[in-house]
Amino acid sequence: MIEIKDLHKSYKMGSNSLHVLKGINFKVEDGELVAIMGSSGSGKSTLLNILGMLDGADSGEYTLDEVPIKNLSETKAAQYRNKFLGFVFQSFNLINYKSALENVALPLYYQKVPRKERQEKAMQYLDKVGLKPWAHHLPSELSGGQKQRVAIARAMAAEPKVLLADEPTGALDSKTSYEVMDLIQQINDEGNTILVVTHEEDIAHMCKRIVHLKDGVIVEDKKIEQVRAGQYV
Ligand SMILES: Nc1ncnc2c1ncn2[C@@H]1O[C@H](COP(=O)(O)OP(=O)(O)OP(=O)(O)O)[C@@H](O)[C@H]1O
Repeated sequence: MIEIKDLHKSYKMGSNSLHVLKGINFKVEDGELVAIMGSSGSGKSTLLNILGMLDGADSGEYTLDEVPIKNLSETKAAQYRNKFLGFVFQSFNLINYKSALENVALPLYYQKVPRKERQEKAMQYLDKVGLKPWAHHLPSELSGGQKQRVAIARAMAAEPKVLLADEPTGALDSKTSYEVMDLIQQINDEGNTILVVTHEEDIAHMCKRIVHLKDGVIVEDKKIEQVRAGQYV
């Protein structure tokens, strides 16, 4: 599904350059639930933004569903991103003056799904995240956990092949964080491929694989069983 080879990324700041990703290699198969961990500044969001085609790498290869990304024109890349990738952010990124239902229906509007169908589909996805009774409420009337559920329903309504979540629990208390991760696990159990950026160990432990970034390189990449076994040796 995802393959990256020798990925490099630097940010230019005046005459200086900050080398953030220093040769990243990894593969994600269909149906995986992967945590990308690392301390602040290790390059997690930079990597996720490149995987999400929101930013480009300086060098290296990125292949998504067997298509090499760097060969795509800008228009094709945008179409490809909308078709294959769903995003969830720490700050929810909901539209404040639109109801929960309208927020979830928005990607379907961009996909030119007819109005009635998109309302029905949005309602189905809200129901799936347990928020049908809140469909006509504004984001300001929802709790943080509920907002993140709406954001997840919105991302899933477009039926992406891969869901990319950047610190999805970063703005939530522990109990709500676990509930949101339960939902992410449930979506993964249905066959969706999900990558979660987090700096929280307990959140990473709710994924099936943990990739550890440090100073722009992968220092550890283990299945959760290996991580757990390692804790007891
Ligand atoms: N657009 C940018 N321009 C310049 N420097 C940037 C830019 N984006 C990120 N950086 C720098 O690149 C480094 C890696 O940032 P990144 O956001 O990828 O790290 P992170 O691991 O996600 O950190 P955090 O957990 O704090 O979000 C940091 O030193 C950051 O200041």
